[in-house]
Amino acid sequence: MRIYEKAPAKINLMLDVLRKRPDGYHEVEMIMTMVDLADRLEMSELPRDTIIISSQVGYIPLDEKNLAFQAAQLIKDRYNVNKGVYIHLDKKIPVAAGLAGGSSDAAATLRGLNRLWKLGISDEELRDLGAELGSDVPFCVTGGTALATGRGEVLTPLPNPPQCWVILAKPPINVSTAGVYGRVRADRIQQHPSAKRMEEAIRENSFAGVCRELGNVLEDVTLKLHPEVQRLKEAMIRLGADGVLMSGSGPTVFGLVSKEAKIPRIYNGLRGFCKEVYAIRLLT
Ligand SMILES: C[C@@](CO)(OP(=O)(O)O)[C@H](O)COP(=O)(O)OP(=O)(O)OC[C@H]1O[C@@H](n2ccc(N)nc2=O)[C@H](O)[C@@H]1O
Ligand SMILES: Nc1ncnc2c1ncn2[C@@H]1O[C@H](COP(=O)(O)OP(=O)(O)O)[C@@H](O)[C@H]1O
Repeated sequence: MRIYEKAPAKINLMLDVLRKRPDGYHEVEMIMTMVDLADRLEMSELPRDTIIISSQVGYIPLDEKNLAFQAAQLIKDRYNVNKGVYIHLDKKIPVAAGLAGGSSDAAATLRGLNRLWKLGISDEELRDLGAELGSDVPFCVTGGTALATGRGEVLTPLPNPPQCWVILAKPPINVSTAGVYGRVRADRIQQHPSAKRMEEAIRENSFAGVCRELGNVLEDVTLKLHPEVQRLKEAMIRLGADGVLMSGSGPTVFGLVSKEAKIPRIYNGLRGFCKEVYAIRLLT
């Protein structure tokens, strides 16, 4: 049997860091939503009890460092599955970009293997398994739009934001999530974005409100380390995006745009100095 799963990318509409926890993680408040840019996973049974990962790209690990491998191993161990699986990752989401590509692959693997091996695991259990793999994995298990608290694994579903265009631009630099969190001084954050006001804007279906309430305290760290991310933000604003923010720990910058007619100018303008640019829709 062969099954397929889509693993979409996420963006953070707001991200606040409240404090550092004794376990080394940070207590956060984030509102996340999915965008229509996805990896595609193909999973099929193997005659031997082993996990094999392949991908069309050469720049991700294919061994036990791959989050899809870890997800398959976890589900096999926890549910005593003595079967093998071959997982092909058709990567479309830029890697180490702040778009949760690896987390979404892990979540898609959990969903897919639950189906392939007919394990009957509930969504809640899948999210709990996901939390063992990474803070963003539980959100990626169910997707949609959600308020994420705790270290990101405590989820409250929200309605989807008003539909719009999303321009993603990923500069060619590597940002480490742990490195960015490690530089945050929660007690020194000047301006905290408001989860409450972003939630209100979403519930009112107000595109202007969503753009107004965009905010990410991790920008302070990543923009200082990589001034080109700041320049990318400025270019996107200048080219006419309605709201602009860095996603997660970066370095991807996203722009929300309501009018389709604006897209070619923004897309072409950014392509002038950034190779990886995508014009997509929210996944609503
Ligand atoms: C910043 C965010 C925003 O959505 O996404 P990305 O930029 O990675 O996409 C997430 O909080 C990233 O989640 P994820 O990438 O799953 O992180 P994890 O693997 O759990 O943790 C990686 C490292 O980041 C730090 N970390 C992560 C989450 C958190 N709430 N506090 C932390 O301090 C820890 O140092 C941890 O060792
Ligand atoms: N399935 C996967 N897809 C992409 N990257 C992966 C995967 N599994 C492990 N990784 C590793 O995870 C790291 C973070 O990748 P990714 O999840 O794309 O970033 P982010 O958390 O910033 O969105 C990369 O350094 C990559 O080598």
